[in-house]
Amino acid sequence: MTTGFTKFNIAKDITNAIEEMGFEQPSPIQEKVIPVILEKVDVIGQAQTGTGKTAAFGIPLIEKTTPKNEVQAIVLTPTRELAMQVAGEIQKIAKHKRTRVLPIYGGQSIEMQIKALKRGVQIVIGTPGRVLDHLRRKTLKLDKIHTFILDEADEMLNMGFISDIEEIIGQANNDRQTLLFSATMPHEIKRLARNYMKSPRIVSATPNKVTATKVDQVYYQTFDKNKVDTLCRILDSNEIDLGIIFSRTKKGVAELTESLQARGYVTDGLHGDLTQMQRDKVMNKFRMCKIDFLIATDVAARGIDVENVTHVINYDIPQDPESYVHRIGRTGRAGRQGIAITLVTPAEMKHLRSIESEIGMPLEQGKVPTMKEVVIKRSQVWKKQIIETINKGEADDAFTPLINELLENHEPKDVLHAMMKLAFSYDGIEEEPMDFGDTGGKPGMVRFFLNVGRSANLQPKMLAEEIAKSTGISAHTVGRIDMFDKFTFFEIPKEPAPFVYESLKQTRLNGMRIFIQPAKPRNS
Ligand SMILES: Nc1ncnc2c1ncn2[C@@H]1O[C@H](COP(=O)(O)OP(=O)(O)OP(=O)(O)O)[C@@H](O)[C@H]1O
Ligand SMILES: [Mg+2]
Repeated sequence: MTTGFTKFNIAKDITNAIEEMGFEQPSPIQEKVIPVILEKVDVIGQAQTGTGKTAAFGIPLIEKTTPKNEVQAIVLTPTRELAMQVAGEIQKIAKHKRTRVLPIYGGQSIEMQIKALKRGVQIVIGTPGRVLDHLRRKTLKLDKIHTFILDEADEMLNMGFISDIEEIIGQANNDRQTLLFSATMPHEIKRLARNYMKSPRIVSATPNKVTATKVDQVYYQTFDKNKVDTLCRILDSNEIDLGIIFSRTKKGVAELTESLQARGYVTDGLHGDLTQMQRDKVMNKFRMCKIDFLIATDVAARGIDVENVTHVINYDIPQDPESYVHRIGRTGRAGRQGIAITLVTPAEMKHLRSIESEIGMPLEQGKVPTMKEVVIKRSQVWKKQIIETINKGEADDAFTPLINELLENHEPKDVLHAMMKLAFSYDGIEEEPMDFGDTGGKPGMVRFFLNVGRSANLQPKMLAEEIAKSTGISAHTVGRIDMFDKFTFFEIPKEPAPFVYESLKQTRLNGMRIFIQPAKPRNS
């Protein structure tokens, strides 16, 4: 059997293994970079998330590795979970060559690792801290390696591992090949490349877009105080197989995990304050689909590859565009489709716009579903579950007296109605969107008063653009503007009005702190 990989002229043991992994054709980055790596030159490889960069360096790595019993290559990764995963993928490629691959990372018994290293391994995959620890103890030597690989190099720099990495590279022999891979390559990487690589070739398979091609990207406007509720509505109204929810801080992850668990979601949290055993347990549960959602800090943003992640949700907007690109890249991998959702508060709209401009495309705005919409969506799932339960015939005697009593005194339909209301905690009353009362606007519009006007060097068109910029709505959404010397009235449609109000309260216009309030009806 020939696969699309035989053309690389690599050992049959390897092409067989690749075939067993289910790869038929090389991905674009593999196509481009494998021949170059096989030429033994230094390479900076860049391609979108989920496009097979691991095998792109893993395949030539295994091809170059000999049966000699010494450490021949090292791969550094920013997180422990990624070290484990990359080791797993490389092990699969090496299956028929019997290359010994060992992940070494913090939080795991160092004695065990020392024993394994003594027994002899050919490829080490590790996190910088623990690798350095072994080098200092002289339980690991890198003076005979043919390849040095940095996966997610830019992230390791972000995490402040630069001096660790330099110390590790410093202990490697000079006549090695150095490879550097990531979906994002910010400028700082260049310094590292200049100092530690020999005229690296840049091989990029990134089309015009930085973000993964098959990920639909949507954002929802919300307020801080409504965030959990907004999230739950989104979770309930989307068909999510497996999702990752990102929060900014460890504390945020812990709190959100608790509040989602309390609401009945099957979920668990992953962050750096957990013990390694806890981290492994959570990751395993997630990989085996025993939880529906993984709630995580950016520790899960890079490289993690879990099949069937259909949704990534930024509960907290990521701090920078790179983090955004990598987080949402946990879905839409290996040619699959994915959805990325970002929650944005008024104060964060500007930040969202800057992410959009960095990734070179706007995000689509989603409408937070109403409770009624959520109930209608969920009721289909409920119907199925109820019928399944009826069919199983697992009636429990404990309920019988209550059921009899209720049915004797009430209509069955009323009883069911009441139970459904309770089950969904839905009483049919939607919380009203913020109501500004009569503000004297056109029907469907809210009129606002603003304490600046022409004397602040403003013009109506400019104001509309400023409003659009700081709130994220389109400038056309701004309705009638009546501008006077010292103040202005303008109208916004009812729906985005609360959001616009919350946003503008916190901005400045032409350097002036603004004061905004819903207007009074004209004739009062
Ligand atoms: N040629 C191929 N054919 C089919 N599947 C592949 C191929 N190459 C890699 N894969 C699979 O695609 C998935 C993503 O690969 P990988 O994790 O290497 O992506 P990546 O480019 O490193 O992404 P990230 O930037 O997020 O780290 C993995 O499950 C991998 O096994
Ligand atoms: Mg990767």
